[in-house]
Amino acid sequence: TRSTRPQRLLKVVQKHATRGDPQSVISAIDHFCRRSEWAMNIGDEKGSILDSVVSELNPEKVLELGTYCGYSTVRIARLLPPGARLITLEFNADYAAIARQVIAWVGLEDKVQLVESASEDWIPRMTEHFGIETFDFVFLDHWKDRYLPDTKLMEGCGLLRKGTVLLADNVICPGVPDYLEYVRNSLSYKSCYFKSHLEYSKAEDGLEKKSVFLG
Ligand SMILES: Cc1cc(C(=O)N2CCN(C)CC2)sc1-c1cc(O)c2nc[nH]c(=O)c2c1
Ligand SMILES: [Mg+2]
Repeated sequence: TRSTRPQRLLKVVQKHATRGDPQSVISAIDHFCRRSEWAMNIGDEKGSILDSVVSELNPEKVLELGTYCGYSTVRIARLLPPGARLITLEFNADYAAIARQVIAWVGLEDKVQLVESASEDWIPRMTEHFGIETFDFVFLDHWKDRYLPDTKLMEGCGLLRKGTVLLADNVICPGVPDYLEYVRNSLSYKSCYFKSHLEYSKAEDGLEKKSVFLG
């Protein structure tokens, strides 16, 4: 039967990227998605904004909601200091299987833990299972209808501290109006919008960054 898009992305990585070289994986995927087949990786333009947020923050404990094929997982993990940890949650078993192989290809397994689960099932288990009290950085890139409930769930589980930074992809396309309304109006968040474009496309999209105040 015909291969899936994630399988085709993995093949591109194994054919054109160098083992242990995260930048070559990023470049191989971006080249393929721009030239051959669109895929919902954050991409190079929004990815550079993600890089700058991570580099400035230098987080020790990172949570990524939505792994897909591991493109942003690799983008983030390659910038983390030694000893830092990235936990990434992926609901789709096919995506998770591909992402594990991409993460192994770049040799970032010691920094990254991928959990195949619905976000709402594992957010309440972070402390007892991973010993993580609070996260320094959360990247939301899973499903537009889960951004707001999962943010409230993280708050409720005490996983967000003063200064935790949340960065959300796709706030324009596909769009997360309820989430934007909540964080832009809530007194416990200071937020800013990074205008950009949908990956490998001319359509507008952007990232919303918020530093948690709590209050
Ligand atoms: C699947 C999809 C289709 C989009 C679109 O407008 N398209 C028109 C333009 N053509 C070119 C592409 C397709 S945007 C998008 C998308 C993009 C992300 O970054 C996502 N991130 C996380 N979770 C998602 O469900 C997610 C969906
Ligand atoms: Mg996205």
